Amino acid sequence: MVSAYTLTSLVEEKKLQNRFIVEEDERPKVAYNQFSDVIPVISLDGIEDDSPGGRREVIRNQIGQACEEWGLFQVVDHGVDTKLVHDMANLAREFFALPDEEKMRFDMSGGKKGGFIVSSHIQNELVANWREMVAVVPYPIRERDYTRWPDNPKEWRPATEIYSENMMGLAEKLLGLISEAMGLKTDTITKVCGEMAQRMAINFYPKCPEPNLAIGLKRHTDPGAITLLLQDKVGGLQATKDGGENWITVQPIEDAFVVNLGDYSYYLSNGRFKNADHQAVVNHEHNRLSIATFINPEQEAIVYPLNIEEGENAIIEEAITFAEMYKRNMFNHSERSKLKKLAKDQNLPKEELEKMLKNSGKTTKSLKELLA
Ligand SMILES: O=C(O)CCC(=O)C(=O)O
Ligand SMILES: [Fe+2]
Repeated sequence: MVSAYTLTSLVEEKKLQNRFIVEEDERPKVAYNQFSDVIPVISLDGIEDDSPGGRREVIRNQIGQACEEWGLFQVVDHGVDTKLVHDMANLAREFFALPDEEKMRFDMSGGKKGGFIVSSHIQNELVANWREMVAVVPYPIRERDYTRWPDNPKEWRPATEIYSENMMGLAEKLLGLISEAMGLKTDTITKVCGEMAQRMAINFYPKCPEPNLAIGLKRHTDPGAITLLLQDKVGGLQATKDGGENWITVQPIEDAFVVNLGDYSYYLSNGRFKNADHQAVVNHEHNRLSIATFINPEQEAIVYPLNIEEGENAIIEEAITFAEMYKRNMFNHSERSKLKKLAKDQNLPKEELEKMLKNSGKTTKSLKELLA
């Protein structure tokens, strides 16, 4: 029987359902397994010792450069126990292999915080992502809510808790390095973040009948400070640094974490460090698992450049809170998709649409106002 709820049950179908067919310009341009090695792989071995060629060299020449060019790098020798990482991934796979009814016990649709969902937590999206996911919010600890945090397989929840704690530790190390790469003190970024928050998206992308028409997770930037992404060896994470014209597929490296800079870090660095522009594509041969751990500042943290070089202007007009930044970005994203759909329905010339898209990114004006 075909279920209406999960993707796993659609895998056997020959044709992709309409709700997953993305606009032509959003379809994959590069294969999921055509790997590129342009994203630097950085070893954290010995990074805590301040030997002359050591920490400073890595920060300036490797981390700083990667952040300026892509907002993206991979780390190895990061000190996180590989057994823990493997257990975490295997337990996640076991969860996604459960029957629909069992996964749906944790259903988070309807705007709930945390749980299982197909596509994304964003409501009223125009096209669905070819993805199942479980979202959990491990930090702040006092806000932990276990209502829809899966307890099947039963070892998964405790494993996630330990994994999450390890991610917090690694994030702190990395934020120290990134802070220094910005020319600041080691603890400046963690200090301005306030009480650190963490959200985890455990993403499962089943084999897709027509992967060239679909997207696993559409193009976006992550909102927070950094994301630590664990991916299996299948491949599918792609990045662009020219607004989606050209894409590269990140080479999967066993036991490495992909480190993504988010919007918050982009603003803190006054745009010197990029917020990685990325997406996930799917394929017909393999299921794929990725675990994204988002490290976010507290809701009230201030979004504003930490230092502005002489002769430069701040890339953000006024200091706002992280909560406000998130709200504005979400608003812009959804307005932009609506605008694109409208342009298509009304056969608007491409140049006209581009002009409108450009403007829509700069304001929080609604679609109606823009069109008026
Ligand atoms: O699955 C991936 O490779 C990317 C996941 C991602 O970007 C996210 O969850 O924000
Ligand atoms: Fe992401």
